[in-house]
Amino acid sequence: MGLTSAELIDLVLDDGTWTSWDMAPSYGDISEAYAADLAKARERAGTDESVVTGEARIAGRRVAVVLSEFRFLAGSIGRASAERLIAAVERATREGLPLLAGPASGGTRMQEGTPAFVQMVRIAEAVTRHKAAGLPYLVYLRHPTTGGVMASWGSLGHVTVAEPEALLGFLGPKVYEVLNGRPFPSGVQVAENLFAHGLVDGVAPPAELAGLVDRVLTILDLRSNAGRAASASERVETSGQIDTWDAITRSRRTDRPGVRALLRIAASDVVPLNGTGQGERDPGLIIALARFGSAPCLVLAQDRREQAHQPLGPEGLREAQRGMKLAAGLGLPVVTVIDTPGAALSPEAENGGIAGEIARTLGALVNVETPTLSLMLGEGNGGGALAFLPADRVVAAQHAWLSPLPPEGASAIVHGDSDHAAEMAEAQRVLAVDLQQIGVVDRIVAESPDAADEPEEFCRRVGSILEDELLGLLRSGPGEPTARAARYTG
Ligand SMILES: CC(C)(COP(=O)(O)OP(=O)(O)OC[C@H]1O[C@@H](n2cnc3c(N)ncnc32)[C@H](O)[C@@H]1OP(=O)(O)O)[C@@H](O)C(=O)NCCC(=O)NCCSC(=O)CC(=O)O
Repeated sequence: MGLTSAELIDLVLDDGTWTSWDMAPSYGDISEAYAADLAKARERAGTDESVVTGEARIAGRRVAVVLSEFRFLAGSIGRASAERLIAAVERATREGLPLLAGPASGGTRMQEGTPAFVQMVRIAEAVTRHKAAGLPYLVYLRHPTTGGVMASWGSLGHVTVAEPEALLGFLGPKVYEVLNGRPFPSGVQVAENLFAHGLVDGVAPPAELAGLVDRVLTILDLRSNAGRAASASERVETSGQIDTWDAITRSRRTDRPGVRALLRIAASDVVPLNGTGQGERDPGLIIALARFGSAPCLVLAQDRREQAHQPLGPEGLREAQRGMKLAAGLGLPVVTVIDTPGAALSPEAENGGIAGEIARTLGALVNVETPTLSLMLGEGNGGGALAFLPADRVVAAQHAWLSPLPPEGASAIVHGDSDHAAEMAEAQRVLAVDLQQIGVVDRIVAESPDAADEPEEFCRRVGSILEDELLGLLRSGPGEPTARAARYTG
């Protein structure tokens, strides 16, 4: 069994800051047997119900907290604990507090049955309303979390992290075995498997929670930084005339810095997220909360390194759509990073709806109600690249480019061979500087002479421009979808 609610409070929250919000539970007319169960549970758990709520500080910051106490009837939710939970969520919303949840539960309380079961509706509604107010809801799934708790407040987090090796699932394995006459397959309802399926953002022991919550909330606090002066960005002029094929060749260098290098070198902090939250993840897509200096954002980036093994698939595009919803919900600017040899061309990708996901991602990005910035970092082939482009501000590396398909493919269409790729690319005006001339790109980041030859300096230059642009975007707020689209006129 994992930590008790009291142990978790001691471990995670600032010393001496815990204040309970709990009122004595009331049960109305209940059976003697249930009353005896409750008395035994109180004695065993040392709490008066299966849910403990209150407020505290984490790294000095005021937060609301709702926790299960598994030792109290397996953390099961009856009407009194549901009432307590809902009251705490509503108070957190009213007081504008970030809400941290730490469930561990066997789900609906069997002693109460359906009247308790239907409380899931009110719980889900209260949590959804908290989130709709733009207030963070961060979930730590503790061992074990099952049933109607997993299917309500356990699965609604903006960010969700799980306890290592925790049993996490819908129907409890004991129940499954009795109902089906065979055990549930092992290795499925376990934290690490949920991570592998993009259902949780991370797996971390309780000792790391305070630091993690502080980092997430620090990024979110910076949303109000719009008034700050932007940092001075380094001025390096782009070097003269740029040859199209030379730029394309440079953009394909295997040692060219991609988003990983950018985040490592230029970001002040990065909190990686994971997956769609709906059973998929794509290693070619990096989704993370980050800050560049004093500018916060949610990064949705095509990772050139992973795409070398596995092209960006429909999963990655769905992950990007989750990221945009998350960013809009939290009022965080989105930074997309375009760096792709092209989206997956395979039977699996077709069956997964790759073309439809490109359309939906494109539509989501142009419509998302939060400031957006796209960064063309290297190659930009086809619809998979375009889906990450339409933003309030578009920044491009000097040798970045965007093309309807690989220049070799364009040559194949027109000439029946790939020999005319260079000439096709030039004629198709794929370069960042060409796109700047027609108003598709706003700002070029110089490479001197090539990002791969000066990765540290280049990444710092990009980072400082991102900070500058993001602070500007926080001041101006999100653009209108029509304005975002209008720059492609003509
Ligand atoms: C959560 C568990 C994996 C934990 O397993 P463990 O081996 O650690 O513990 P355990 O099974 O001995 O449980 C500890 C004690 O809590 C009791 N207990 C467990 N779940 C309970 C529940 N939901 N209501 C009331 N009591 C419950 C057990 O009977 C046991 O009592 P004692 O100590 O007296 O022996 C398991 O208890 C389990 O599978 N529970 C059922 C999960 C589930 O399928 N819930 C769906 C409910 S319907 C629902 O929630 C709605 C929905 O699904 O949408």
